[in-house]
Amino acid sequence: MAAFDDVRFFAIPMTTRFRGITVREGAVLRGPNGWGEFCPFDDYDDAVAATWLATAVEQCTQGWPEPVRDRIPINCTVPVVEPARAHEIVAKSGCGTAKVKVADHPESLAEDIARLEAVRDALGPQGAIRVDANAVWDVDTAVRHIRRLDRAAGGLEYVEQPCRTIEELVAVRRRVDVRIAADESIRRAEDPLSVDVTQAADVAVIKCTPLGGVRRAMRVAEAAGLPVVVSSALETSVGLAAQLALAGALPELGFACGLGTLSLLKGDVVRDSFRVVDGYLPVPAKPPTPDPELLQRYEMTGDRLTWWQDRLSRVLAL
Ligand SMILES: O=C(O)CCC(=O)C1=CC=C[C@@H](O)[C@@H]1C(=O)O
Ligand SMILES: [Mg+2]
Repeated sequence: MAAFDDVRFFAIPMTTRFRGITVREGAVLRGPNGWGEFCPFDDYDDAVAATWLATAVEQCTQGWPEPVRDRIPINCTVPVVEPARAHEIVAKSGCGTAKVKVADHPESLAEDIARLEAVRDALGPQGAIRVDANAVWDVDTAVRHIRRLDRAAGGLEYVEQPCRTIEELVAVRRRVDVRIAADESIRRAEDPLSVDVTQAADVAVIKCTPLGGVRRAMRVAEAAGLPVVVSSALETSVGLAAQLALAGALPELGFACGLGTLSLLKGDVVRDSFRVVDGYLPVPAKPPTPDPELLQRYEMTGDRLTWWQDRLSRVLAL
């Protein structure tokens, strides 16, 4: 890996299954500006992974734009878990906003309702609750479920990506009172800089890790023309630093951001992790440095290591 001063691959077990994975894998790369993170999910091809690498390269060679705020309000993230566990996650988080995963399987409505009732109970009447369906509903199912979930939650702040296509989001948005947020519609668009989500959504979910860096993510946010929520891609603290830099540099930030996801990992590669305190995370001035002992503890081995080394070599060669 001649392009970097150092490359270390990690495999960190997760506390809960999330996005279908139980171990978070990736690499941290050292350059002249410090460390960056390369952690595209397994199902992404090399062309998609190349944008993830661009984020790491920006971070470890160039650094980020100047921030305009020094701390970021954070939502706690509630995976698909039992109501009692959801209650515990929210109560312990210290966050005033909760993002709840729903629609995990076709018959999920009753479970989703119970999870949201528990979250509202833990959060109190003032807190904001948003849900993420990860694009699985058709329009009619979305409309029906959103109305039920809105009631169960005692009001939803927004619904993230209820359906897959922009056209479906437009149709759902016309039929419900709850705000719609676009996530996959932007990040997985052929060209995130030119996709028009203004009729499809009220909020843009922006993640710099899959979008090619903080600068490019700021351009995507501007092009979206909507209020922005910065959300994680399940990075270690090294990669989360870039997401916090993005949230710190955006001209406007009206919503809590989904960057409290270290709670989903059983460990980290740095000692001083980005753990949420009183509902906030700080905006870092520079990337954190991995701890040698933690890099060793979570070091990737065997076939997975070969797979990741090959992947990084291929993506670097693109
Ligand atoms: O926004 C959050 O609170 C947590 C981040 C989060 O939900 C996600 C992280 C990584 C992969 C995605 O499937 C998922 C999302 O859809 O937003
Ligand atoms: Mg999402």
